Amino acid sequence: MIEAHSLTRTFGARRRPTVPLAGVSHLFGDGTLTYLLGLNGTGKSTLLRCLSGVLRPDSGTAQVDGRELGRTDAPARHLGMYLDADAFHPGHSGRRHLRWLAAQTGVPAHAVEALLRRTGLEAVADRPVRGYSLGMRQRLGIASTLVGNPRNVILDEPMNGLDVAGVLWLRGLLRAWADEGRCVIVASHDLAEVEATADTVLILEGGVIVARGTVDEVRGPHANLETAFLAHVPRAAGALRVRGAA
Ligand SMILES: Nc1ncnc2c1ncn2[C@@H]1O[C@H](COP(=O)(O)OP(=O)(O)OP(=O)(O)O)[C@@H](O)[C@H]1O
Repeated sequence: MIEAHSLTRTFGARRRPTVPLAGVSHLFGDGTLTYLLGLNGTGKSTLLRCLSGVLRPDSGTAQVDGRELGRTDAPARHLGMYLDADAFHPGHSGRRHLRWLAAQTGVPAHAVEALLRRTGLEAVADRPVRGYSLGMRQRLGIASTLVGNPRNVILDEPMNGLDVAGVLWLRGLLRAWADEGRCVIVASHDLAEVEATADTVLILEGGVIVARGTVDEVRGPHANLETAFLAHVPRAAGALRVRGAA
């Protein structure tokens, strides 16, 4: 369970700040696959980073399993996160990266072999990450979240770059995590994927959550999640008109 309470975060100059989070509160429940939607630059990554303890909010709190992550004795058992496809040492192999994480977490090195198998990275495990495709890096990032067998998982656009087999695999993995009782939070732009698989959907716009609920609740009277999104985020519909696409 992850709880955001009145999170605010501002970037930039005081006179003209960017305000991605202007008081965001939400309880991300156990056993729930929650997708976070919003236009580019809306604040999805900022929210995920605040929830993960990577970024300090200006005000408000984020608690994982009822406590600030930094105050838990074994953070990796509470939270697995994958926020950046470029967050690997380019000269390290996938196996070395995962073994390093395992050592940090007190997980035996042999567990890494199972993770490499589970994420389809065995064949490239000893190659430097600098030679990995985006999809391979995504798989390595997803493997990284699993090292501590955490109760909560946060992923920022993990489907980008995955091939068809990878998308199907990750879809099954996310579902399995939630069904096992984990709290799973994923930022995405893939509305069709979200519509087909989410338990809960949040739409972030203007620093706040403008829609939340099950797919049915967020879709409301609209034909699909795409038209619902355009209704919840008028700025998106306006941008379409400006570009002559609608
Ligand atoms: N470290 C930073 N310094 C300054 N501005 C930042 C920083 N991180 C994020 N921002 C700004 O905060 C806003 C929200 O960015 P964020 O990355 O959270 O958006 P996002 O919804 O994840 O976008 P995308 O869909 O493009 O990934 C943007 O205007 C971005 O430029």
